[in-house]
Amino acid sequence: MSNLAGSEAGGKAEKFRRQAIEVSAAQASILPYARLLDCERVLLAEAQGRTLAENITAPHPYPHFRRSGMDGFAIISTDTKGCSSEQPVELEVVDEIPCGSLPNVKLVSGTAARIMTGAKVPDEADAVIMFEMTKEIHKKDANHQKKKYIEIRREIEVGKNLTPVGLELALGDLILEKGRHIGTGEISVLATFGIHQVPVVRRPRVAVFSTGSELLSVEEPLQDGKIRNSNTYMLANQIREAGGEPYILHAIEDNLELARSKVAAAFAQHDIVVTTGGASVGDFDIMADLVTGNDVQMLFNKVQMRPGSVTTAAVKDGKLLFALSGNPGACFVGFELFVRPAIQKMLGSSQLFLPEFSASLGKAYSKVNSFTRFVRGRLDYSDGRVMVYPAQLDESSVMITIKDSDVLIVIPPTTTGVHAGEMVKVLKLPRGTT
Ligand SMILES: Nc1nc2c(c(=O)[nH]1)N[C@H]1C(S)=C(S)[C@@H](COP(=O)(O)OP(=O)(O)OC[C@H]3O[C@@H](n4cnc5c(N)ncnc54)[C@H](O)[C@@H]3O)O[C@H]1N2
Ligand code: MOO
Ligand SMILES: [Mg+2]
Repeated sequence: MSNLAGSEAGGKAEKFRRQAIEVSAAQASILPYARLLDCERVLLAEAQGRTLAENITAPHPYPHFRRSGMDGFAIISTDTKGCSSEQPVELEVVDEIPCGSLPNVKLVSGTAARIMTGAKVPDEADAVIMFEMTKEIHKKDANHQKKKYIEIRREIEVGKNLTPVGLELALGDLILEKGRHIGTGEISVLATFGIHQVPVVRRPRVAVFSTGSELLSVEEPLQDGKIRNSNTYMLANQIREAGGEPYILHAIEDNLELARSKVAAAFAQHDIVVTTGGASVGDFDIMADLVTGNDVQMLFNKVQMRPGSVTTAAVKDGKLLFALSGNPGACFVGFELFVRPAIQKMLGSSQLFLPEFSASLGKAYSKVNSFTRFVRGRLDYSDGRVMVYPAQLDESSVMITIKDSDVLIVIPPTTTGVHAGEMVKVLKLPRGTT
């Protein structure tokens, strides 16, 4: 059997004639095929990390009753007008309102209700005075009945320690827009409004497999000339971080027909297929041929970037196929720049791309290149400003520094490199978010 079993007649020459397109053009070419998925309902406790499928409006004002902000006494503020240490005022305590209970007694001038933080304030009261600012007095009235009073020695203004209805939200206010990622604050809002079945977008099912005759499964002992398949697991994690549901398929050897049938089978059950390896121009790099088959429309097979210049994308049966580089660094970057936005778009997310900001370069970066570089970097916040340090090893083939990277530093094509202290654009990596 020929050593070149992976390539097809005429396919190899094609492989060398690649047109490198800009990153933004490559990203734009993908998005039309990333269509919004349908809505499903999940329990609130399982909504973390999902994307909202519907706008959520406030079904009631929040808070929906006037509540006390302190443990103290609900009073009618005019009763304290003109009072001072020399001229204290005494109010009779006529009610006791724990949290969760309603007032029992109608307050009139000269009376007060003992009230706890978070309890409903009687309608007649317009202020709460905290315990510490009062003195409790027990004495008998004219009928020799034991009575409780409080002594107040300063004026209390209207509204003191009282949270009005709707302070945070009015009835019908838009609270959470569809497309929003559900995190801690969103969960709190949903719980507050009793939304226990949360409308979320179905997660895209993303099949992932590696190609490469050198690959061992992670359980296998090492063999000379072979390596363990780390990319599949790295990608599965990236898929999860991006909001997709990864389906790990067995790696295959470098064989075009095998890869074709594997991709076809994967599309029968999944929304996206991601492969890694065989994306370049080597004798056994089969993906270039795979994406030029009859039933596949290639979107691009070279991008003006490093690492990941060989990143390839195609459409089959209306679904996206990403053939990422086998080199771990290029595979990682290829995912973040191209697969992530596709997943995010299918989720209806408002943030398709990695968030961007600027930071000062902590150390000169001297590599020059005609393509934009996406260099792994670590943020440093000491001295009160954000500095970013490029990883010591940032070659496409290097795996080890991925774990230490917070951002990708964007180094535009340059002939001089970038000096320390210059401001650079950085793309924030997810680092374990779900
Ligand atoms: N003559 C040329 N050679 C290369 C070019 C080129 O333009 N002309 N491009 C280089 C660039 S850039 C990259 S990036 C790599 C891309 O390689 P492939 O996508 O074809 O990937 P492989 O050849 O299959 O493997 C490359 C490298 O990665 C290791 N690998 C593969 N799969 C995995 C995996 N699942 N887990 C961990 N590591 C994996 C593999 O063993 C190789 O070491 O091509 C350059 N060459
Ligand atoms: O695709 Mo390669 O990673 O540019 O080095
Ligand atoms: Mg190769």
